Amino acid sequence: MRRTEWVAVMPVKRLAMAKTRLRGAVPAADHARLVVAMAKDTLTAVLACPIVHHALIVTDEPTMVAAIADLGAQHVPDRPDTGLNAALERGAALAAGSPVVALTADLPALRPQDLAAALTALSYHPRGYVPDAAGTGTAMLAAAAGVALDPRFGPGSARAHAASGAVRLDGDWPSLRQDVDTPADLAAAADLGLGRYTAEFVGATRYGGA
Ligand SMILES: Nc1nc2c(ncn2[C@@H]2O[C@H](COP(=O)(O)OP(=O)(O)OP(=O)(O)O)[C@@H](O)[C@H]2O)c(=O)[nH]1
Ligand SMILES: C=C(OP(=O)(O)O)C(=O)O
Repeated sequence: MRRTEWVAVMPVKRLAMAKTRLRGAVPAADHARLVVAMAKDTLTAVLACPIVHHALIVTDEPTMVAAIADLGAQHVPDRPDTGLNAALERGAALAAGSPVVALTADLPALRPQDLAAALTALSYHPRGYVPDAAGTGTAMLAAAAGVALDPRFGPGSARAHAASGAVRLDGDWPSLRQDVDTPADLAAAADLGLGRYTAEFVGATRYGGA
């Protein structure tokens, strides 16, 4: 079965509370701009993926709401204090009937072809995940139409997704795996090649990560 109509779901936390492990990569006053730039690059790459039909961004962050509309994605209001997996469930419920891919909003080097290749690798499985570069987290979780997404993101999520029956997908998709949690991750993403928004931010501010 070919699955060419993926719906992407991406959660974005309120900026004031976001990316605490990344604090210090840039001065505090610029932290939110960096987090938004990374989310915009992730979303831009997701929307450029030829087998993604549309993207749902689950957030309560006002700054992101404007960016989501500009980039051509759909905003889904979050429910305060329910957390990342509840936000993903909310988006997935709206996409019921389509294959769903969940991604974190911290993949600023993501290339559409890496996402397409990973989704294509999933074709013969009902549900699968791609571990992040560290191997402990999850860069992508995807489920076929009619299959519950059952997201278990959070610390140690790669193991949690495997334990829940999701198939681990291995492939040469470095831009998909490179999430940015720390200043060192930002430097690694810069080595792979940052998307336009994060690259512009880094260029304008001359922050290059660790
Ligand atoms: N909507 C929503 N998104 C969330 C929530 N918590 C995390 N996220 C998003 O989920 C993705 C992965 O989250 P983390 O990498 O753990 O981000 P974080 O919690 O901002 O980072 P740390 O503070 O460093 O742990 C990012 O896109 C976050 O914006 C939440 O409660 N609601
Ligand atoms: C929430 C997760 O992301 P991160 O590694 O960015 O904390 C996860 O990997 O499950």
